[in-house]
Amino acid sequence: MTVQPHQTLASVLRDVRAVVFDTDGVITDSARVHAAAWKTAFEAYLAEHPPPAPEQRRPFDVRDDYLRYVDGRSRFDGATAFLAARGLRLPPETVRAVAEAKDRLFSARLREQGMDAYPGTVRLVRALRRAGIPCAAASASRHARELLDRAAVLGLFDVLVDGVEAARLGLPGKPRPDLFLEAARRLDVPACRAAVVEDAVAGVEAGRNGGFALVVGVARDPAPEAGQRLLRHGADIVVRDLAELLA
Ligand SMILES: O=P(O)(O)OC[C@H]1O[C@@H](O)[C@H](O)[C@@H](O)[C@@H]1O
Repeated sequence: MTVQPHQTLASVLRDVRAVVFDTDGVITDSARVHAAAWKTAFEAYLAEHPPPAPEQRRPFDVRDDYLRYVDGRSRFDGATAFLAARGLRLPPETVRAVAEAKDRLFSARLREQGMDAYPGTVRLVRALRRAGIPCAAASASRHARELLDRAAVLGLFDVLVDGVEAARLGLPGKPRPDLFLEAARRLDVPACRAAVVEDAVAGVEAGRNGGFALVVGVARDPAPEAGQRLLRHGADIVVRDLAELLA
């Protein structure tokens, strides 16, 4: 029997006409690079301007603090959310300076280390394309195009809506759904016929808020709580790796 290309997709994707993928942590292995750069930048700020309570000076947790406050949000929004969580309501110039310090670190690490795409994601995107289902990459990051390019997967996506585009169009960040809705619009598929794939809490919330047909959460962290959190915030299903969506 000849296996038809569309048979390689799991049944959960059967009725979907387009898929919008978040970039950091879903397509490219860049979430940990962001998290490490944020850690250095936040901890440098906390060391230079120590707040009074020990709880406020706690080191940045690259898992918990990153997922809760920074992941999926724009550079400025993520910095604001983490600092506010430590009780620090700072002038925008100060938040921006911390965010810029993080960006310098991130850019340097990207140049030094390069970037890889997750093989499971690449397999799924190729299977979707063979089945005639267009794919978009969406990201709050202004570096998304460079990340996809360095990982040699930019050409797999029909559309990219990144942080540069979001700023140009004045799109509000996740958990608002505008970034994903713009990607679906450019693919000419309504949200109710499209899927969103996300690893961030704010991202699955954005997928849910946008009325997407399916929100797939990606929890690479094996701790059950990581997957449960995505389900609580709007994911319909959670996988550890996107190759699980191949039959
Ligand atoms: O600073 P950039 O590259 O524009 O990225 C902004 C944010 O983009 C998101 O995709 C990442 O999850 C965050 O970690 C990051 O801070």
